[in-house]
Amino acid sequence: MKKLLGLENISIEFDKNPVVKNISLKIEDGEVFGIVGYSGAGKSTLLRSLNLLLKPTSGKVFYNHENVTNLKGSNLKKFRKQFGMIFQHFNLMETRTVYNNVRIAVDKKKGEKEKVVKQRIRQLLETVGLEKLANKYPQELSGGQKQRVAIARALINKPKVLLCDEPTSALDPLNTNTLLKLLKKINRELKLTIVIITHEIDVTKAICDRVSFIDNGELLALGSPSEVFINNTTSSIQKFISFNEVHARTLPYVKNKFGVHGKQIYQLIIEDENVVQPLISNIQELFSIKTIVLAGGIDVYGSSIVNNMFVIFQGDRTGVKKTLDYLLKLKVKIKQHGEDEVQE
Ligand SMILES: Nc1ncnc2c1ncn2[C@@H]1O[C@H](COP(=O)(O)OP(=O)(O)OP(=O)(O)O)[C@@H](O)[C@H]1O
Repeated sequence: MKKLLGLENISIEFDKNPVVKNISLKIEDGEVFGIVGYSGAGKSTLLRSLNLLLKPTSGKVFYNHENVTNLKGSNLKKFRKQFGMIFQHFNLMETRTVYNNVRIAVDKKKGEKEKVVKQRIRQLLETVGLEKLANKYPQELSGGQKQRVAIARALINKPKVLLCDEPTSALDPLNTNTLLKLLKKINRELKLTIVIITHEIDVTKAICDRVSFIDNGELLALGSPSEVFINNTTSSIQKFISFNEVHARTLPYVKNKFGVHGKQIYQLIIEDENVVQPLISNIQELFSIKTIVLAGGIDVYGSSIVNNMFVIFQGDRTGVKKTLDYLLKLKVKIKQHGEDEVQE
C-alpha cells in the first residue's frame, strides 16, 4: 500500500494551550486507521488537521507526498474535496428527506447532469441499504439509519478519504455492528481510506488495520490493534483496556480471597496458529506442570486471532522455568501479573 496522508511533527495549540503535541504518523491508501484515546485526548483536533479544517500551529501535513500545509483559497477548497466526514450526532437536516439530505451535498461546481447525480444518489442509498427510505425524514429513522444517510452524504462527491468522528458513540450495539460492517464494506468496495476516531476498543478490533493511541495530546502507540492493545505495556493503554476487560476487575479478588501472589499469575498472549495448539497439555506432559486457568478469551484484533489467558502454573521452579522458555520459543507472549497492573 502506498502512503496517502502524512503528519510530520504536528503540534496544535488553542490560546497557547497545547492540545496535540509533536505527532508524526502516516496513513496508507486504502487502510482503516483508528485514532483511539480518552475523552479530551486531542483526537478530534488531530483528525481535523488531516483535511486542514484546523491548521496546525507547527508541523507539516502531506497528501500524496505533497506538502499541503499552507494551501489557501481555491487550492485549499479543492484539497478538502478529497475528504468526506461523518460525526457522532449525524448532523442531518431535519426538514429534508433522506434523498435531499444527500442531494444537498452535491458539488454543483462539477456541473454534472441531473440524471447522473440522481443515479449516483440512488446507487449510494442502495450501498448503505436505505433505498426504500429515500422519502422519509430524519425523525422517522433510527440512529443507525441516520448515520447511514450521513455516510451516503459524505460519499456523494467521491472522496478518497472518509473521516469519522466517533461514528458509533450514539448507537446501540446492534446498530454499531451494522455500521462497522458497512464501513468495512465501503472501504473494500470503493477503495476508500477511512480514518476513525473512537474511544471503544471493540470498534478498532472490528475494523481497523492499524490504530494510534493518543493520550494528553501525545502519540503513545501505533500499530495493529493487537500490537497496541495487547502487547503494549504503557500503563495508560493498559488502563484504557481494563475498561473493557473483565479480568482487570476480577483478578484482584482472586488474589485477595485465595492468597495468590500477583507474581504467580501469568498472562499468556497466544496468537494465530498457536491458538489451535494443545499448549497446556504439552506443558503437563513435557515438564509435569499443571495449569490453573483463571481467565481466558479468544478474540479477533484486526487481522490477528488472540487468546488472552491468565494462568497459574503449579509445579517445581525448574519446571515452571522450562515451561516459560518453551512458550517463549513458540512466540507466546508472557507477562507476569503485578500487584496493581500488568508488568512485563
Ligand atoms: N476550538 C477549540 N478551542 C479551544 N479549545 C479546544 C478547541 N477544540 C478543542 N479544544 C480543547 O482541546 C482538548 C482536546 O479536544 P478534542 O475534542 O480534540 O479531544 P477528543 O480526544 O476528541 O475528546 P472527545 O472524545 O471528548 O471529543 C480539549 O481540552 C478541548 O476542550
